Amino acid sequence: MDEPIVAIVMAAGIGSRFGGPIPKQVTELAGKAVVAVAVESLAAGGCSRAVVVVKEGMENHVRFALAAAPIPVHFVTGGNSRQESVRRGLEFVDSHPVLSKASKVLIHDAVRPLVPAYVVADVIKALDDGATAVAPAMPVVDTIRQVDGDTSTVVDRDTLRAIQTPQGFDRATITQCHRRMADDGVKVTDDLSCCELYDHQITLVEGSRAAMKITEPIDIDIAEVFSRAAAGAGNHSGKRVRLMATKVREKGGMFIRHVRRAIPGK
Ligand SMILES: Nc1ccn([C@@H]2O[C@H](COP(=O)(O)OP(=O)(O)OP(=O)(O)O)[C@@H](O)[C@H]2O)c(=O)n1
Ligand SMILES: C[C@](O)(CO)[C@H](O)COP(=O)(O)O
Repeated sequence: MDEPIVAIVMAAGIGSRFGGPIPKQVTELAGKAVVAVAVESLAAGGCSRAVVVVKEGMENHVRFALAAAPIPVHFVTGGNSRQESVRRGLEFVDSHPVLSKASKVLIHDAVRPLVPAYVVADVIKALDDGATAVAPAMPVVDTIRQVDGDTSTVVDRDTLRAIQTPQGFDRATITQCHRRMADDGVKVTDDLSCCELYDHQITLVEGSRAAMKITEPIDIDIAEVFSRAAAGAGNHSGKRVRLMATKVREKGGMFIRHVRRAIPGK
């Protein structure tokens, strides 16, 4: 039997920046719970098992939301930080008779539900090609300044990337690094940094704006727009949505040129 490709789906947060009565990971998006959309996206990109790390007391809610998941789902109770939740997910995989056969593991924020399948597949392919630690990355489109008290300095944004998930790893490596971080009392905000901390090489692949993180209330409305755009393109890896956007831009450019030609003196 082929080894499983395991996705650890981080869904144990409290969503303090999102607020509201319903935790953002089970808020409705395109008629489903956010976490259910995330698991579907991971499955579409090649993951064959999911380990969903849930907030204590929320397992039944999340289990119900994932009743129709396209791949087998396991549940683990998370911790007080994303890092602790990830470590618990990794330890669950490491002790599981089937999941522990996986050499690769992806770690994904449940609140990045619309990550295109091609991004997930690119992370997996980078691992197949020998990478140890992989993350999707996006160019920065705003001017960025580094703040120091009352002063600030502009930073060359061409050297910056916004890092997304799913992040992919050699499973033994990331498990060992998380154990070391827990022993060393070190804190990081993502898992790529965890591997980098212990001198493992990291690899970046192209991300997608559709892989945005639902953090504040407005983000669920933005995610709905991405969801409608993807649905409009039919079944796809997500590349077609990007291609369509390019063609629309090109056509739009041609359209504007036609209009200009039609206006005398333009
Ligand atoms: N103890 C935690 C904290 C966060 N997460 C998960 O990590 C992902 C990214 O974290 P974030 O967007 O910060 O979610 P929250 O921590 O819930 O949000 P906030 O910081 O606004 O409270 C989310 O899917 C969240 O559910 C987790 O599994 N366990
Ligand atoms: C893991 C992550 O999504 C990569 O960009 C990000 O670090 C999560 O940060 P959060 O504050 O836990 O949402």
